[in-house]
Amino acid sequence: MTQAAFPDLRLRRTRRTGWSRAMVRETTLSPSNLIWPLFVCDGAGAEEPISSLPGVSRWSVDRIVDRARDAVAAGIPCLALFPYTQADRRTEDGSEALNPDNLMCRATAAIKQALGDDIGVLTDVALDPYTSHGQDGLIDATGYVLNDETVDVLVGQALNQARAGADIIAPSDMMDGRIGAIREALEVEGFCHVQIMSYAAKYASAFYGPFRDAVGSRGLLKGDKKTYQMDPANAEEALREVAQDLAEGADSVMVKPGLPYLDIVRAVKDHFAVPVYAYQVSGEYAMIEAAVAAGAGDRDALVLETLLAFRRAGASGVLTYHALHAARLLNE
Ligand SMILES: NCC(=O)CCC(=O)O
Ligand SMILES: [Mg+2]
Repeated sequence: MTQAAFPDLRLRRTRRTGWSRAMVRETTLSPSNLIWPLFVCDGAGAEEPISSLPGVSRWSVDRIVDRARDAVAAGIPCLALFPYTQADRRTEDGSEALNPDNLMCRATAAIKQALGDDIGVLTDVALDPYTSHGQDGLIDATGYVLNDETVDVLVGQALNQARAGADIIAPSDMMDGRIGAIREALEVEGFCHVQIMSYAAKYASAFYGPFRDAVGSRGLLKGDKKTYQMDPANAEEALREVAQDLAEGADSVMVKPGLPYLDIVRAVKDHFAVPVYAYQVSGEYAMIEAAVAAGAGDRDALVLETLLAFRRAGASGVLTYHALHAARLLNE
């Protein structure tokens, strides 16, 4: 295509007024594009602020339901739940993940009982919130995370969550073959309507620090997660990860972290044409809040611009700790 040249071509013409900018806008952002991650803790009437995530708290099960009501009122379609497991319930094998009465199951059931299909509940499948060593799976004597043995436990964890009423199972562990194993078990156990959103391209990132505070695994984790999470240097490998999870029965896939990996979001969208989600992770949230605290930027503008960028890159939606704030801004 040939286009006109200056002065016939003046690209500023359509930018001159608000109504005109609205007419040529290519990307939209609405509350329905947001998924709100929430942290659950023990107790009643409890709110525990997380210092490395200013503005984010853990909530006890009774108060999580109020947060879910806030989300519904703001037009957010889905919550993502993560538990803060007390140290005395953490074990080498993470067996609390299989307890039908654990925090995740109680929170899921409470939200579903109160709000039914007014909101979706997405549950995290991985063992890091339950293990005494903070790794996402079972480890051998050298500390190496075992794949197939871990997958067996993840299947039990996913079924445990489905029985509690989870709408979307979201495996974040990066074991090979877990999507197929979970999908098969869900079918066999009568959960054919339960979706799987796979953390398909999850990178071994330095941006997860505050999340580990939030679920209580920061001090426990020795070493890193580089033997199962992806190398930040790799993009082609992300496409292989996504292809595998789609072939095994994932309904949607996720790229994580978010902003530094928008090239991966775009590549996945272009190659597979499936719903792609991005996780604007805890370190990204903390960076925005630190910028605001330092007087280096305006929170509302930073939040909306970053979320719009995910949509421009091809994301169907974004998991973000700013979800409620952003949804309220978008509703104004
Ligand atoms: N499985 C969920 C996460 O690891 C979240 C990471 C973050 O928000 O930093
Ligand atoms: Mg994989």
